Amino acid sequence: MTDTSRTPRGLAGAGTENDAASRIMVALDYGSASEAEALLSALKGIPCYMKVGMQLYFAEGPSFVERLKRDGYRVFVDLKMHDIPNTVKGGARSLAVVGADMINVHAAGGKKMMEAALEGAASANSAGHERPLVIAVTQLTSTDAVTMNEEIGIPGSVEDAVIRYARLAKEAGLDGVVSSPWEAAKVKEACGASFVTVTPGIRPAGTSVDDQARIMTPAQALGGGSDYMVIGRPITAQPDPRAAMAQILKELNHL
Ligand SMILES: O=c1ccn([C@@H]2O[C@H](COP(=O)(O)O)[C@@H](O)[C@H]2O)c(=O)[nH]1
Repeated sequence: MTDTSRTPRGLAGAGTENDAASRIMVALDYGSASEAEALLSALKGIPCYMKVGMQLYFAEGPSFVERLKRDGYRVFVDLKMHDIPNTVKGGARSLAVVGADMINVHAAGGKKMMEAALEGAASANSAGHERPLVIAVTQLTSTDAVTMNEEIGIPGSVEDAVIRYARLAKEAGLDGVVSSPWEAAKVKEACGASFVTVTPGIRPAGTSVDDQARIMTPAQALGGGSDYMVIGRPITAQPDPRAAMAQILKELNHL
């Protein structure tokens, strides 16, 4: 049975500027709290999700997540856990008690590992938090078909591999997946409308592709089934991050 309490929080469509902002997860890929603080000041008042990845978490630890929560942000702690089930369960528990709203694992770790992550995440309740959404990375958005087939050794199309992992994540009871925006609609088709789709690989027209391989513009992604768009450098590496965010919101509000 679908657990409707785990559907994306605050997803009301992109009718207002705040609705659109709530669909954006800003990737705080910085090496120190002070650099991240500068970005937070620039984006002050915009109700987006904040994403803390390996670089910032390894440098600053749980205290930066707690600091974001104190300011009222929803926080995705993107550590992409991939280990034996018992270790992932412990990792998920540690992130859940800090108050993360979303955490993730690699689907390649298998069903038992994903189930263990969910068990660990349930510890949030003992610390007075809601259980974080637990989602699985399918195929990294930096991976193209050649890399997947020839280096990683997975045959077939990237889309098929993503859908196979999405189905496995759903079977394990997870709340959704990370994929590129190209696969988001197919994930919804395969796993249901309430299965959360989080899509990095977002590039506004004319911005640098960097190391991403499977990209779409914010408007294409939102129109194509993405619940949440992860955006880093197209905002954080710009000379005026607030102006870059405003331009993205303007584009989304014309959908
Ligand atoms: O498949 C994935 C999974 C995670 N990411 C993360 O998203 C951001 C993207 O940053 P950009 O600067 O917009 O490229 C980054 O934190 C990645 O670790 C991803 O890109 N792809």
